[in-house]
Amino acid sequence: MSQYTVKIEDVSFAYEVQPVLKDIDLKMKSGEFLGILGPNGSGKSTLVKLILNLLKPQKGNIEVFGQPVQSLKDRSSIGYVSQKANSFQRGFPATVKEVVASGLYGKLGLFRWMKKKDFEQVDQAIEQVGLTPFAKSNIGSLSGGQQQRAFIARALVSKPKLLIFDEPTVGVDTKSVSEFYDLIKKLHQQEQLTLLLVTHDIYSALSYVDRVVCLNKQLIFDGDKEAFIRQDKEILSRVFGDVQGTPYLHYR
Ligand SMILES: Nc1ncnc2c1ncn2[C@@H]1O[C@H](COP(=O)(O)OP(=O)(O)OP(=O)(O)O)[C@@H](O)[C@H]1O
Repeated sequence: MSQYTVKIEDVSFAYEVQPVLKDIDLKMKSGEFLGILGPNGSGKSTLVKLILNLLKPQKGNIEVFGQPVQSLKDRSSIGYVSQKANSFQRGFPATVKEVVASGLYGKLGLFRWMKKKDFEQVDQAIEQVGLTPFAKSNIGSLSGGQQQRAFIARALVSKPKLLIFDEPTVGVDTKSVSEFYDLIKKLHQQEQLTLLLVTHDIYSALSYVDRVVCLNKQLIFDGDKEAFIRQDKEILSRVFGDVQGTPYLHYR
């Protein structure tokens, strides 16, 4: 068994002609919490899609849990929470429980196929994110932060070993941002999950992550958070261009 949960070697990817990712090497050890930072269009979501095997690189190899990602049999070992996990319209016809259960079957409305063990897993995932009192509530009636928790439960229900978040704090109020990170910290400790978090807002994440990777089509920085903090201004100016006046330094 590989010591790496994710191993990306010499990966390049282009949707059309221009490369979106170039010569990426990135390894994540089991249990690590990695934050990936980069500006709009820097290839962060593309990298996540490559790890999820939703896209195929033109060059290089990707392994997840020691297997080539394209031959990974048990996709349920990767949990994914997308950017839009907190924007359900009021009246969307599904309860929290149904949304979470869809993490087991990939579809809504399959309650009738569920076994006792599946119902228990759904209840447990809802409990883990603190939404038990809202299990039967309509997802659209919840706040953005609560909806996000429901989607974290949906990602957790299949008991993944790797959990990936793509911009989880976009459009979420400040209180919910800190609640989100507290929840993630708890899950990281309790479930020994390997966590990959894509974010614009590295300073909200810094006290939680172990390691920071900065991306702008190529890897600009990869190091532990202490190394990032020691040279953050230089790194950010390399990643974002001139950072004076950007929001990224205001969190300090
Ligand atoms: N399906 C697609 N077809 C063509 N180009 C795409 C496609 N998806 C993304 N791109 C382009 O690839 C580049 C990288 O996009 P990607 O979404 O990976 O960046 P990102 O760092 O996640 O950005 P953001 O922070 O805005 O989500 C961008 O220039 C984007 O316009």
